[in-house]
Amino acid sequence: MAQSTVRKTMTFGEGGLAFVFAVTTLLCLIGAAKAQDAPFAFHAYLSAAASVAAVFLIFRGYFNRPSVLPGEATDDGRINYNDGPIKFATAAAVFWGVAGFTVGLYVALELAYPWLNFDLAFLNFGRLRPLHTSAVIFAFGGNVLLASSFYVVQRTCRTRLAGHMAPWFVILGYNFFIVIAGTGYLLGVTQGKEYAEPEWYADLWLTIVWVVYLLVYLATIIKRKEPHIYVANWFYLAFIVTIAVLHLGNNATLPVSVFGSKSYIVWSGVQDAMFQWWYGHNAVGFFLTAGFLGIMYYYVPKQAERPVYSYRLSIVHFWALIFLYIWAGPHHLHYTSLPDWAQTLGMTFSIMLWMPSWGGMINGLMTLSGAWDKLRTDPVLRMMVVSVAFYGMSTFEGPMMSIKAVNSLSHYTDWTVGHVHSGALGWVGFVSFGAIYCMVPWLWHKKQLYSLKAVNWHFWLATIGIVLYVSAMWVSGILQGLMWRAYTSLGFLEYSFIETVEAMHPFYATRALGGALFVLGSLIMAWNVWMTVRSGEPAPVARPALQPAE
Ligand code: HEM
Ligand code: HEM
Ligand SMILES: [Cu+2]
Repeated sequence: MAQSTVRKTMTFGEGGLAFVFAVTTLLCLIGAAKAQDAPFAFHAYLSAAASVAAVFLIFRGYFNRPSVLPGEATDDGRINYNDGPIKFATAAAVFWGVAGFTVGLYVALELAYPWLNFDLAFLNFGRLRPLHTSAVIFAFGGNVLLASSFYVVQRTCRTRLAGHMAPWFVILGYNFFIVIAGTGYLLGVTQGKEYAEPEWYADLWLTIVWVVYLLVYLATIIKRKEPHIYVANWFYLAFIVTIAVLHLGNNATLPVSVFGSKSYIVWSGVQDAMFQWWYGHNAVGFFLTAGFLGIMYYYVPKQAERPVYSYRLSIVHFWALIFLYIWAGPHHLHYTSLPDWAQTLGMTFSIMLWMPSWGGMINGLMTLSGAWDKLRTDPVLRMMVVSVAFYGMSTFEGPMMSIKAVNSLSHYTDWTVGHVHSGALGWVGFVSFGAIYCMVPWLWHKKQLYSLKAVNWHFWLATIGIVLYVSAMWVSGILQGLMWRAYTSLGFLEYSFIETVEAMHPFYATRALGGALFVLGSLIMAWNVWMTVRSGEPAPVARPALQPAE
């Protein structure tokens, strides 16, 4: 039957998902009624409210959309990229970034001035610290990765993101996970595993979201119009797949009650420790490294308008990196009850890891060959290049710290914290800022950022902040390590523990100052992004395509 106009009907996905969320609302209300503890009840109510909101959003989306779902091409024949979810994740990244850095500053101040916990449970260092680490890694870093991966996969595959509602489900579902995790920490809900603190119900929800993320990503790659799968997608895929495996392995818990927040891990003793650091180390390798290398491989060549320095190197260091990272976890467990051979294995693989890491750094830096002059004029590019330099530095420091003799000094000290933040602030932070500064004008169709001068300010404030932070921790860490192992001539420990804590004070104050500069820089970024979206000059329609690899 030929029809000139298509009747508007709900898709199976829209109807089905609305139904699922309606049922979820009911289940959450039952959960709230039968809750064994107050935080569980709170999270159940929150989930019920979110489910109602989801049903509402699905219906609103249905009523507002045209009867035909958005297709592969726009009316004027260009690719109809799906940028809505990306815009949301980009804005969320800026928001969570500022929030997470501010909490970091607060915990830094608490270490220098302990009275700042005001004797309030939710302001306690023990609760705010995981709030900080999760906010910066998973909320800030995670949203940058979601936004950039969805941006990059569409552009490099020359096709629209797969799925009608699935990309929105991934972005909103992920951010809801963050809210559950963060509020849980403040209320004292934690399974006590570093970087995997959220309890079993948050973990289950994240699993569903993550599987959908993988499916959207794969389906987009499968329907690509470009024969070649650009290297950035390989890194993003390694990130998505490995995080899924890590998450399942390290969160194999049994809840005490399905109506309570507490659970216990099925692993025990040193096996649990090994699982934890297999997870923890590879969270660094695949969340904080592989995903952000995906960013580097798209945004650096794009902003420098140069092809990747060596495409062959990118493939070689990709496979070497993912193969070596997986084995290096035991360097977090030196001199523990973990068998000695496993510790040595972890150390050996960590040292080998230096090479593929520097392969990535060389490829990132050398992509600028022939365009070095742009560093003078383009502060966004400068930010990304400095991030790659920090990546090189922390991946030299890491292998060095994994050597058992070095680790016997550095372990448990602030040296580790310094290493973490040269990677986290310098590499993850700066490459993320670079990606955000690139993407905001592209997504909102603006000619350029509102203020390059502000980017310059952000760059310098944050750089000075990092230098203060990291150098304070180096001095403090080595001092701490040496004080702990100093003996008197009679064989007694030279210093009591409290004396070592007192010695840290000036360095903790310096670190907090560095952190404050970093926060200030991120506020400037938030303002600049806001002004760009609100008032920037619109861009001309066409943009130059990415140059093919050599
Ligand atoms: C204003 C910026 C920041 C400040 C002031 C700050 C401060 C801190 C402080 C005080 C700690 C606790 C250290 C301890 O327990 O002794 C910490 C831990 C940590 N932070 Fe940050 N941070 C900042 C930004 C970031 C960013 C951007 C990331 C990641 C992308 C990050 C990742 C971490 C991690 C992974 C830890 C745990 C370190 C460990 O266990 O060794 N931080 N931070
Ligand atoms: C070749 C690369 C790397 C190697 C071999 C390496 C090695 C190490 C070693 C040996 C430790 C100290 C373990 C301990 O004594 O407890 C450590 C801690 C850490 N590193 Fe790295 N690192 C590398 C790169 C990075 C990068 C690029 C980042 C961040 C983006 C990073 C983030 C961390 C974190 C968060 C910790 C602290 C874990 C904790 O105790 O909470 N690492 N790393
Ligand atoms: Cu590690």
